[in-house]
Amino acid sequence: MRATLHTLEQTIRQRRNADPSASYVAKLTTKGRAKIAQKVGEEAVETVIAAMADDRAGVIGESADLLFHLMMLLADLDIPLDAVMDELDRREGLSGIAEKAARPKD
Ligand SMILES: N=c1c2ncn([C@@H]3O[C@H](COP(=O)(O)OP(=O)(O)OP(=O)(O)O)[C@@H](O)[C@H]3O)c2ncn1[C@@H]1O[C@H](COP(=O)(O)O)[C@@H](O)[C@H]1O
Repeated sequence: MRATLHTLEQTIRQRRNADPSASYVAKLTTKGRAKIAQKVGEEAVETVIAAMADDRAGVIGESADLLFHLMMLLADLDIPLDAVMDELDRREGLSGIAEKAARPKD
């Protein structure tokens, strides 16, 4: 998962300055951050609609669209994917800390 997303991150960063007539990444980038953010919102809503219809194939396709457009938004903000991954790792480290603290000591 992390390797796939890192490859996609590199591809997106390389394609941002490509010819917009030949590249979706370049075309959307030229439309600006507000348009990229709007696409993230649209894909999120489409994912929710597919989920509520119990459309598993739809959820998979829309989730891929959502992750891709979120990666485009991160690239536009120059936020590395690793910043998000590190935050998830930090939260994983935190999980269960309160529960462990509440347990009686042996
Ligand atoms: N993963 C994706 C990817 N996922 C979705 N999309 C595009 O995202 C768009 C979303 O579809 P929609 O129907 O919501 O939107 P649309 O009607 O095309 O666009 P709007 O004008 O309505 O916003 C489609 O055009 C898809 O082709 C993607 N386009 C590119 N990639 C990756 O980006 C790489 C570089 O792509 P290019 O920049 O096109 O070379 C590719 O090799 C892929 O790995």
